[in-house]
Amino acid sequence: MFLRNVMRKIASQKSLNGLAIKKNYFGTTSSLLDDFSINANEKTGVSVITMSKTPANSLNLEFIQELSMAIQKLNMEKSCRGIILTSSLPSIFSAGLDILEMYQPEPDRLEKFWTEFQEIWLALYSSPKTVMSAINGHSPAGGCIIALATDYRIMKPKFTIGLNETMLGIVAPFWAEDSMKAVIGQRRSEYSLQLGKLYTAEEALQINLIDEISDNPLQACEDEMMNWLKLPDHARTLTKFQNRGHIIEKMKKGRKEDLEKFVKFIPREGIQMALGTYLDNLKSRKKKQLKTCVSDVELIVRKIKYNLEDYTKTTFFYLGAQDGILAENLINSGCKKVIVTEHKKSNEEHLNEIQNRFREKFLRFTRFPNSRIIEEYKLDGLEEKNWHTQPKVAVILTLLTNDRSKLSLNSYLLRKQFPFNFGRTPIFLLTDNTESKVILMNETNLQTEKRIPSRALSYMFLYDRTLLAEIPRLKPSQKYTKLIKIQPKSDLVDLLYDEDKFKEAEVFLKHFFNKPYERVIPKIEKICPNLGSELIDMNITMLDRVKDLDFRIIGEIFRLVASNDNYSRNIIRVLSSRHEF
Ligand SMILES: CCCCCCCCCCCC/C=C/CC(=O)SCCNC(=O)CCNC(=O)[C@H](O)C(C)(C)COP(=O)(O)OP(=O)(O)OC[C@H]1O[C@@H](n2cnc3c(N)ncnc32)[C@H](O)[C@@H]1OP(=O)(O)O
Repeated sequence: MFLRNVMRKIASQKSLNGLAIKKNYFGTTSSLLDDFSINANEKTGVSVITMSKTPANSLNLEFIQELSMAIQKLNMEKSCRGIILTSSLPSIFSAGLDILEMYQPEPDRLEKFWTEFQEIWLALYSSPKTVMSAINGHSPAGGCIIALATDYRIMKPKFTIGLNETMLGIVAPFWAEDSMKAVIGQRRSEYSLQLGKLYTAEEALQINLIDEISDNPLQACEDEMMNWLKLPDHARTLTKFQNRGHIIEKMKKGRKEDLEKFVKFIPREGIQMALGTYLDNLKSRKKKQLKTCVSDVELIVRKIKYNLEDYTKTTFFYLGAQDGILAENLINSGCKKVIVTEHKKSNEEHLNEIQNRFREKFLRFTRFPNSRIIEEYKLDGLEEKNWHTQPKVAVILTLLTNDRSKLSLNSYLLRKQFPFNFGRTPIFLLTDNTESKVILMNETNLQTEKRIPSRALSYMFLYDRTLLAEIPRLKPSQKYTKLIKIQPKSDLVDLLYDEDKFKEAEVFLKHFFNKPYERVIPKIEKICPNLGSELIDMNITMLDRVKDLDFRIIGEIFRLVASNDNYSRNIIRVLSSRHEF
């Protein structure tokens, strides 16, 4: 029965041929997301898929979807006889599933994610083509699952491979287990899976988890592929299905139940804790100097960090659940990358519609399902259709968490992660978390911790005023004014609202202008406790009230606080050019 289906599939592929793949099939094409490229060789009939999703080729929903679509197309392309999977990253083939997809997941997305992963596995494991993996770097978990779904594996020495899921407190799916058993045998699989073993290439070769070791796995795969392609395709394909048929059938029968288990299992508290700890360890392995906590903030930062690399493109990060009009406007105005956070089901449809409509214009359309929106922070003004006047780059970060205990907003980390100094970038940091513990750090690693009152972080609007002048609708809205007036809890707000205090500060600032930073902050704090650290943390926090203030004073504050800080110096420079102080 299965073989009959296969034969039918092969026959139907002939008629689909040409429809499935664009005419320009040969040559190099890039994925929509630029996360992989395909090089199709007309002479050999071999297509090389090179994954290049920094930093680790971790498989998130969009990456899997794109990759899967490409493989399915190649599967149907008659002129393609072989596929080689490899990576352009120097030391990672694939780090497996993107753990962030499973950590604090959004149910709908989690379901889609796993469905797509099942799909790509099927596309690979039941591919009629000869499929090989040139494993030129680490290949744990999902990376290994992908490699196991191919017909031949050649790996670079020293790197590691294996199904290490149990190390993360999760369980490899039954179909991955089956594919491992088929390659290395029942006993070895059971042992490897239970212990979450990662093998070096040398060890992996000994247990047949890989077929060869080579310093140049891609070249070696290309050479080996020629041997495979000497045989008639139909005989080889049918033999492959005779061997794999039962595993594929079992997977197809069990995939619904597998999906149900996955979506039920992953959100469990214990699993989430294990994943959180694993992520923590991944980070601390890098021995980063910064004291960081895993939080939504950090995860968002990590997720978007890599999208900031290309400053030449208009970038807009829109994190928040609005109705998408903003995204639409941005795209119309030439925006090249859009990142959307979404959690509201009601908006899903609209966003999908936008995504489809502007598909080619999107380089990235990523959703961060863990964010929450707080209605009152809706940036009403941004819906204006006057985006032709808008800046090249705009960043809006909505840093929200629903886990108060965990949130730690490390401004130093944020500053390190974001190239704040690229030109005229308004950066809004909005958050609504109550009683957050904020870790403040300055450049000299001086660290203070303090509890900030509810909504105080909403004051952390950091923007370049010159830009605001150009975008009327970006000017601080009434809403902000209202918020700030209602809750002027921060010392800085107090200062800015209290003329007397402000005058006093002015005298101080003038007096201490150009004095060493360490000497100045304590003095400022005498006038206004915590002001120093607030300023440091916010890298100069401006409130909407700023428009009413004397820029000279603000400038002085900048200068004082920024004695060692490039970004602030930058702001000062911009401010100085606009306002004489
Ligand atoms: C009781 C009922 C049971 C019912 C069962 C239900 C069924 C449930 C099924 C569940 C199945 C789930 C299957 C999961 C398969 C997976 O793939 S899980 C993912 C596992 N992946 C890993 O463990 C790999 C983790 N990464 C690493 O070990 C290393 O990164 C590396 C060895 C791959 C490379 O090391 P190195 O070169 O030193 O790079 P790093 O600095 O570590 O990484 C760079 C960068 O990438 C981030 N990163 C790495 N891996 C991932 C990942 N998988 N996801 C997301 N992000 C990743 C890493 O944190 C670094 O980021 P920063 O630079 O620090 O920002």
